[in-house]
Amino acid sequence: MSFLEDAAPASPGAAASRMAWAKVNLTLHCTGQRADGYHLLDSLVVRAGVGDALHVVPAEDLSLTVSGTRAEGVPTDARNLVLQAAEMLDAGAGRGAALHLEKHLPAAAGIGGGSADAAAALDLLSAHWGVPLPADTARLGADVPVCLTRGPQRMQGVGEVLTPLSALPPCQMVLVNPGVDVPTPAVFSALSDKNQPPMPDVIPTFAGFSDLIDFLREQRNDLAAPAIAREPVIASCLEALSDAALARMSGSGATCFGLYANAAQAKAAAHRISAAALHWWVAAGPILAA
Ligand SMILES: C[C@@](CO)(OP(=O)(O)O)[C@H](O)COP(=O)(O)OP(=O)(O)OC[C@H]1O[C@@H](n2ccc(N)nc2=O)[C@H](O)[C@@H]1O
Ligand SMILES: Nc1ncnc2c1ncn2[C@@H]1O[C@H](COP(=O)(O)OP(=O)(O)O)[C@@H](O)[C@H]1O
Repeated sequence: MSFLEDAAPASPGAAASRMAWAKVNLTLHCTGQRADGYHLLDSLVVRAGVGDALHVVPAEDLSLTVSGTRAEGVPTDARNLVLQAAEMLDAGAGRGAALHLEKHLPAAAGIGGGSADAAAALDLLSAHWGVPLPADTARLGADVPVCLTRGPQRMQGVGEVLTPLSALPPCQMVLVNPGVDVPTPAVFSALSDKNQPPMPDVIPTFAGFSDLIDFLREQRNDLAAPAIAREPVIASCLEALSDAALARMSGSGATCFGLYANAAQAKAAAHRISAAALHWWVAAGPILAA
C-alpha cells in the first residue's frame, strides 16, 4: 500500500481541506523530567506521506463527522482534538464550521494521529475564519507544535522547542502497527532512567541515505524498552522489519518504522509483512521532504 494512495483526496463539496500527516520520531531521547511530571525530550521528527484528511464547509454551527478506514472508536464529541483545536481558535466567539475527518492513521499509536488532526484543524480553520494561530498550541498536546511544521525538525523541551533541520536525503519508510494501543503516560512512567544523553549538539547535514542511517544507528528511542515490556508484540514488528537499513519504534509506540533506500524494497517489505500479519496496519512511502 502506498502512502499517497492511502491518503484520501479532498472531497468534492469541501470548501477547503488539509492533510494531517503522520509524525514519526526517528529518534526519541528522554533527557530529564520537569517538576510537573512532563519529560524533556530530544527527538528528530519527520512526517510520513500517510495521513488523515480534514475538510471544512461553511456552516452556522460547529460540527464534526468522522469516516475512513480507522474511524472506529474515534470520538466525534468534544474529546476529539479537532473540536478542541476549533474551540481554542474560536475563543468563545461562536463561529461555525462543518468539519469532516477522514481517519486513516491508527490512534494512540506513537505517530501523532490526534495531534496531526489538531494541527490540521488549527491551520484549516485559521484560514477559513481569518483568525491567527494561538501561541500556546502545545496546550492541545505536546506533539501539536511539531505537527504544525513541515520538513524535519529537532524537537526539544517537552515538545515546544523546535529547530528546523536541513532536508534529509531521499528515504523510503515502512510503518507497521500491530493493533495494540499503548498509552503514552504509562510508557513514560515505566521508563526507569529519565536522564539519558541527548543527541549531539549539531545534527549533521546528511550527504546520502547511508550517512543518515549511520547517524540514526548511534541514536535511540528511550521509550522502546518500556513499551516492549508492556506489549512484546512490538518486538515482533521490529523483527518483521529486519530487512530494513534501520528499524525502530516511533514515539511511545506501538508503531515501528523501517527505513529503506528505495521504493521497490519498501513496497516489497510492506507486502511481505501485510501478507504474514493480516491484522497489522502496514503502509509504505517516502519521508516527506517539506
Ligand atoms: C511521546 C511523544 C513523542 O513525540 O509522542 P506519541 O507517542 O504521543 O506519539 C509525545 O511527546 C507525546 O505527545 P502528546 O501525545 O501530544 O502528549 P500529551 O497529550 O501532551 O501528553 C500525554 C501524556 O504523555 C506524557 N508526556 C507527554 C509529553 C512529554 N514531553 N512528557 C510526558 O511525560 C504525560 O504523561 C502526558 O500526560
Ligand atoms: N482526531 C483524533 N484522532 C485520533 N485520536 C483522537 C483524536 N482526538 C482525540 N483522540 C484521542 O487521543 C488519544 C491519543 O491519540 P494519538 O494522538 O493518535 O496518539 P499518540 O499520543 O500515541 O500519538 C486517543 O486515545 C484518542 O481517544
